[in-house]
Amino acid sequence: MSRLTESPAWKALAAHHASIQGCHLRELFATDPQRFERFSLEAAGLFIDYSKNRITADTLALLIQLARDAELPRWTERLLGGDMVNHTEQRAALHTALRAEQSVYFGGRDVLPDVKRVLEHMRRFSDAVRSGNLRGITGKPFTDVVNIGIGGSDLGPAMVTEALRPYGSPELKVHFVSNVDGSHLTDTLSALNPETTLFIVASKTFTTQETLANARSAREWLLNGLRTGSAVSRHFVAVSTNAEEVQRFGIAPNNMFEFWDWVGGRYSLWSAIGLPICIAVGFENFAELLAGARAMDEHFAQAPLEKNGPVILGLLAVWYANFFGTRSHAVLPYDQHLARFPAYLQQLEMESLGKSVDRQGRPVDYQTGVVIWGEPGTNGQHAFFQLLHQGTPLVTADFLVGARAHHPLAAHQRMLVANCLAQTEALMRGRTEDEARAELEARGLKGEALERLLPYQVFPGNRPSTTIVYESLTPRALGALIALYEHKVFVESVILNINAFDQWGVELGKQLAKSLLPELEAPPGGTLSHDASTNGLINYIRARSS
Ligand SMILES: O=P(O)(O)OC[C@H]1O[C@H](O)[C@H](O)[C@@H](O)[C@@H]1O
Repeated sequence: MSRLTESPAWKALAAHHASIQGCHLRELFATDPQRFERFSLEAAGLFIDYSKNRITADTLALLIQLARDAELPRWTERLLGGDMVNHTEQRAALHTALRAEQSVYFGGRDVLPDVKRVLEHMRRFSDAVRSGNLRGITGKPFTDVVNIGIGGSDLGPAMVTEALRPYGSPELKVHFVSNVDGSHLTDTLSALNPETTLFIVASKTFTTQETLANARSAREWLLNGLRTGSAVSRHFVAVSTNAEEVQRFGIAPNNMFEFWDWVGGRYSLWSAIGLPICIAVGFENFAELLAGARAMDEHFAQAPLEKNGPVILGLLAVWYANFFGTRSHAVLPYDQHLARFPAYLQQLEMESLGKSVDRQGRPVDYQTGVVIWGEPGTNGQHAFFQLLHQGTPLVTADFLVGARAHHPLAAHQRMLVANCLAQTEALMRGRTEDEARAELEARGLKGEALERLLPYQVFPGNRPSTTIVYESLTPRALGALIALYEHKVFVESVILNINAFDQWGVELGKQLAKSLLPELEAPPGGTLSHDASTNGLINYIRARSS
């Protein structure tokens, strides 16, 4: 048994769970008229209603005790203070310094001047691209920007650029190419003109196979189109921590935007990795995004645990995965502009919490990260909500919705909000047999016909959800929303005693892909070094690939 599962707070939670397991959310609402006020909070301009969760005041008190036992406040100070919280890579995780206004020290050195210097570089560059002052080699202003990157060097900026589309300009389109599948690059470039296209090669390490392959092919496309070697220096910039590799690729140091080892890939959209965001929506809006995240950082650092958004969301995640046995969590933005938010959160949460060894190197005896998935509402309602309402697994869900939209179709926004709230209510209340019977009777059914249909019309309800409301999806609200989830993940990692900032699990597949590539390229007939299945597949594909 681990210290966590042996702890009095954990055991008390297990006993408490047994005592409230049979309790329905309907009853909890019926017996406590203050439930909504008690279990909702405001955090950096976001409103979080977590009253439709299977908790009581006792649950919360026990979960808070768990957080105190794990010394969450001390860990938060360590995180924000630049301590080496990523112990397996000997690194800090200082993404909060990227949006800070006050000095942050790392290794005895204030990192703020470096952060501000790069932000200034981003401001100057993005202003010049947007105004048309910076032009391609033939003198034409840029009309298209292609960000080439993958994982954290793609998902964050791609998600934010889409989320802030109303702040973009139609004259300048920003595209994202991540997949090594050549169709991603080919399809993107097919409509573009090399004279007016700017490439950003974004890679923290600048050694990622997919990104370098795409960058090389993009360079070839540019050179074929413009027929002058010097075009690369006018049409390519890089964002990386690895100046040497950037130069080796042929991008000059003055075309490189720097960031640092203490920024994790999946936490990097606030750094120069955010350059495509600056170009798409302007530096002022990027600064607003940072300000929203900073407000959430302050909330996280200062709000009491009981009223702390990231703490509450993190504790709920631990509660469900460990005591209710949930294995997946749906993120359901009722906001088309947040279509990529679930994909972004998949990396943030699943790379951070997909661990089964604790900080001391021992296997864990509890659940860590769950599967994160989701699609925008209302589309999801017509696809997978059936399982949420009547399926066998218990799936928890976050519903995200804005009070106001950017578009002028106010009636649509009301319909969207009505659907969002109706779903959370339906999940919570369900429909009892009596209610279902009454409804069928009202539809004119009776006797055997009614009885036959009845079991299918019953909804168990008691399915938990949290609703997060923002006034409208401004850069500031979005910054706060992203930082809310960043800190939620950190809270979980502290309770679960795992490192949220490494990702060794990604390595094995990468290594094997490198060793497999020459075998795929070799002529058929040579010996293969893998298991029978992999060898068989290589042979099958090799025989059909040319
Ligand atoms: O930015 P790069 O160094 O190219 O890395 C891109 C991605 O590579 C790996 O797959 C890591 O697991 C991710 O965390 C990272 O975001």
